Amino acid sequence: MSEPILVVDRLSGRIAGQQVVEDVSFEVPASGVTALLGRNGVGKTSTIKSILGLIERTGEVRLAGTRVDRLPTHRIVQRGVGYVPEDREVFGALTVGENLRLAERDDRPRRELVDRLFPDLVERRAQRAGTLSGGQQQMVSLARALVNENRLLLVDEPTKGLAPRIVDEVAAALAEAARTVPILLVEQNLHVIRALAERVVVLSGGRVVFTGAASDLLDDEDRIQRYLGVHDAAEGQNASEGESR
Ligand SMILES: Nc1ncnc2c1ncn2[C@@H]1O[C@H](COP(=O)(O)OP(=O)(O)OP(=O)(O)O)[C@@H](O)[C@H]1O
Repeated sequence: MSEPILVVDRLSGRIAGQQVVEDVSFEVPASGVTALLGRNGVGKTSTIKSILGLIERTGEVRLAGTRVDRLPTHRIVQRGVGYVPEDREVFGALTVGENLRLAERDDRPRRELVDRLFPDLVERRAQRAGTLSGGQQQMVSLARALVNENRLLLVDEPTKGLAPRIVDEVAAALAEAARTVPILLVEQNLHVIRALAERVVVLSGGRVVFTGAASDLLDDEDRIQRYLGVHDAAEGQNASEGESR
């Protein structure tokens, strides 16, 4: 197997003096989707922010074999790490086209790929992003990351709060995107995890409690219940159900 694109080794992260990521170690293979899972509040977003240097962290992070844990965030991003944060931030007063152009990092934007993945956005180029539906805004947010050639994408809960049909559209776009770039995906929807992820990393209380093939988790009701807090692996069920935020 080829070298992992990302190696996280004994990573810890703190927010306002509180340890929210504790001694986390895992690898992200150089292709496909790796899902970062766990109940609400276990530290998934904080793990991604620690990788990016957005919060105070210790431990090692290697991107394609090179340590990046001492680098400031902008240098990690420049090395080809794309981030799609949880709240699908778009510039609401700007058009879809303007949002995309602002995201372009160099003179080789992958506009054809983005147009192919998100045909809906092609028709809406001149529409103000603030007037789009939640699903369309999520697509703008993903498109802003995909327009650049990245080595790794970190995507945080892209289907959260979306209608089932839109969830399927976003999942299909992610599956297509994963053919061009490896993705570390935080996701609560078991249906989406099943459809996309080859590998899973499960956190609990800021620590890794399970890593392995996605099927080793998803075919095991007991593990699903224990790690994600749901009784049934039925399609479309949300892994956060029953948990308080
Ligand atoms: N800005 C912050 N200030 C203080 N505590 C924070 C902050 N952000 C996160 N935390 C705490 O850090 C812990 C981990 O939060 P994090 O958002 O990383 O979890 P998560 O697994 O991504 O959760 P969710 O599924 O709800 O998005 C939680 O206890 C949370 O309350």
